[in-house]
Amino acid sequence: MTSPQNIQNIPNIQQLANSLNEVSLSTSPTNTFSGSFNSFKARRLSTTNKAKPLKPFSTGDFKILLLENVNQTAIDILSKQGYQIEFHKTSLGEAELIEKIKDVHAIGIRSKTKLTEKILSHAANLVSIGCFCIGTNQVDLEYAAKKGIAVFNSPFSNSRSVAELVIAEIITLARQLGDRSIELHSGTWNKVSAKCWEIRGKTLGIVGYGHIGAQLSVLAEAMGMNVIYYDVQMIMSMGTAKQVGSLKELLNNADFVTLHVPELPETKGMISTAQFNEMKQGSYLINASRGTVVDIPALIEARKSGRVAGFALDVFPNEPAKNGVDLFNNDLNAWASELTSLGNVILSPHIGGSTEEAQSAIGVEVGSALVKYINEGSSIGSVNFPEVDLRTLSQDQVNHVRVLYIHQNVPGVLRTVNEIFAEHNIDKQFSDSEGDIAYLMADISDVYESDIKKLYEQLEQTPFKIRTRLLY
Ligand SMILES: NC(=O)c1ccc[n+]([C@@H]2O[C@H](COP(=O)([O-])OP(=O)(O)OC[C@H]3O[C@@H](n4cnc5c(N)ncnc54)[C@H](O)[C@@H]3O)[C@@H](O)[C@H]2O)c1
Ligand SMILES: O=C(O)CC[C@@H](O)C(=O)O
Repeated sequence: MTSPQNIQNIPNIQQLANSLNEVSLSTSPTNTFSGSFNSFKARRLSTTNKAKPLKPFSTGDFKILLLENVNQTAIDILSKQGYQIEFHKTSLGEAELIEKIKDVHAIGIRSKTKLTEKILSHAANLVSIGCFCIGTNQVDLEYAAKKGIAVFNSPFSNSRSVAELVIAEIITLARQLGDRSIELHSGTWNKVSAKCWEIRGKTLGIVGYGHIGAQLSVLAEAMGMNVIYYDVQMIMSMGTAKQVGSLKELLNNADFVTLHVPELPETKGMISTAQFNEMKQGSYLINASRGTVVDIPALIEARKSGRVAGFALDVFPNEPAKNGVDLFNNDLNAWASELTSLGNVILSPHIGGSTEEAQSAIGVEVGSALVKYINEGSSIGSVNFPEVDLRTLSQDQVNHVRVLYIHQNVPGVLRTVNEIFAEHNIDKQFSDSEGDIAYLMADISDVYESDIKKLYEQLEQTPFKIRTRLLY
């Protein structure tokens, strides 16, 4: 249960009703419009039949659930818009999340909240998901797109923080610093130099040369390391780093191997017994990507045999949903206690991107992307949607509606939709598709309040519609 201090600005039903007091709700909440944010607006307008200028888009009805302690910068940006915000420091269990998600229009998460098909199938009103992190593997992106839910993330705001942590881990492993620190914490003075190394002149092998890998490459070279990297894409090197043709070539030549690939079907278990056997004797492994990329029992064996002289794990296959949970005393990570019995092992609780700088930048980036999508329909930066945008609507424009129409990517849609628009003037229109879904944005004018309900219903009744929103 969330304590009251963790919740900000949750409106109750009465407050919500007060915010809608311009018109009375004469229709039943379970009429044909029920279950979507826009239908709510359409229901309000359906009570008025006289032609009069439209009101500007009002954000006060919009509910956002923010989980996992997303940064204050995001809360500030979203609150400023007048949205109703419910904030929790932790993730939520499945049952509680299903209850909450039924009611909200957007949700903000980090890496722990799994938004599966099961959970999203209850999200009747949800139009957008903000992942306040880089990874989006915790969300069923395809299912979200099919439901017309746009997902946003922050592709590089924490890259530098991860790269700096990895540099720290390379030196810590090379100098067995973690072990010396643990020993001295319990009073043991153990001054050794055997098997402790400088990193200058050693070879760093980076698997996945994207935002983090490339940052790391620059930092490592600045400290005198040779850098090689393996990536499925041909990528221009930073400095004098060299791309190698295969993972095997990288493993054969690197003194330190560091993983920076996304979690994908092809990266699950990517580093297992066969790959450890290709690594140099006495080399090191660092994983700050996703826990499933490394086969941990195989890693434990590689450490015991000395093939691997030390390793650092920032990520785990099953991570607890909140702080304070004992990682080792649960049956999700059966091998976990073995990790602590091995020497020269660094374990950290998925903190690669956890710096003040990164979290604040992520809050601004994802918070702003959500506002642009909610208020204007812009899907620029979405990871599962066609990217569509039109210039910002002026508040002076009257009798003007922006139509956001997410639909199946099949022939005949534009003809049908433009027939529906025929009574009005189409000022601007843009449409794009990605896979099975397409997104059309149109600014139409000569629209009166009495037209709104009909316009909404006609679009909703088209056979290929996924979701309709009208902004005005
Ligand atoms: N520990 C943390 O706190 C933390 C923080 C941020 C990101 N991450 C993780 O790190 C991952 C990488 O982040 P990024 O920003 O550098 O991502 P990115 O998308 O910029 O780069 C990933 C690179 O991996 C490559 N790649 C994909 N599949 C590959 C494969 N099978 N073999 C080799 N290369 C492959 C891609 O071509 C790409 O160049 C994220 O997906 C996320 O899961 C962890
Ligand atoms: O902040 C988090 O929970 C996730 C950090 C990192 O793994 C990411 O994907 O950005």
